[in-house]
Amino acid sequence: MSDMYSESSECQTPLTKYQLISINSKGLPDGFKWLEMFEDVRVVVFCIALSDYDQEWVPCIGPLQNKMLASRDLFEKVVRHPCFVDTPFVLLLNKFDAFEDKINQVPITVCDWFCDFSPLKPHHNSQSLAHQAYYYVAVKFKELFSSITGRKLYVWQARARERTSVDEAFKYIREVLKWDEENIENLYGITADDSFYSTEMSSSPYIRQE
Ligand SMILES: Nc1nc2c(ncn2[C@@H]2O[C@H](COP(=O)(O)OP(=O)(O)OP(=O)(O)O)[C@@H](O)[C@H]2O)c(=O)[nH]1
Repeated sequence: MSDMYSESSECQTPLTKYQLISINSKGLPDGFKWLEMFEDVRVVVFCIALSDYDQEWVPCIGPLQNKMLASRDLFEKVVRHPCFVDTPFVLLLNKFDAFEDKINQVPITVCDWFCDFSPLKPHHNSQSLAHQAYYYVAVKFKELFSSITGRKLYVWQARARERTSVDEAFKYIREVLKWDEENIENLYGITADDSFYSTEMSSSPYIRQE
């Protein structure tokens, strides 16, 4: 499936065109050959629902699979595709509102990949549990991306049911495109997103130290 996103007129960049591709497990029969059609894209925006960490789905072949793990595996395949060797990636971690509602009922450690999440106690940290978990998940994806590409993954949080959240996400994507064009390294290292955590797993405050 594909669709177009149109931005409000005051912030529109005339030459920016976004193509939405919705993928499910049945849509990948040819080993991702169709991704070659997108080799000239300037940025890959990969969207994952944060609230999927306790959800399961039935793949074409094989047993039930955790949705977050399925999204991670798909993300990894796209990242490894030769067409995107030099393409910047933005990971949109969506459904933050549903994540906030769920996380106090269902710990994110139910997802195997997140088994070492260790939130700080409220008197040690002013961040909510959902925010700590969001930064933890962002680090997991950043580490994965960096281990494959040696490059930086840009991560943004979204609540796609809110128009302003979608507009902010696209504003961020335009910034990434601008930084990429200007080839300015480490500029994002001083902004709020990164200020809460390091991309080094060993120094992340939300990972249980053995
Ligand atoms: N609470 C919440 N719901 C959302 C958000 N973004 C999308 N949804 C809802 O999630 C449902 C599925 O959205 P789709 O855009 O169809 O996503 P999909 O990948 O095809 O489907 P899912 O795998 O079920 O998420 C719709 O009911 C959306 O309204 C969000 O940020 N928060």
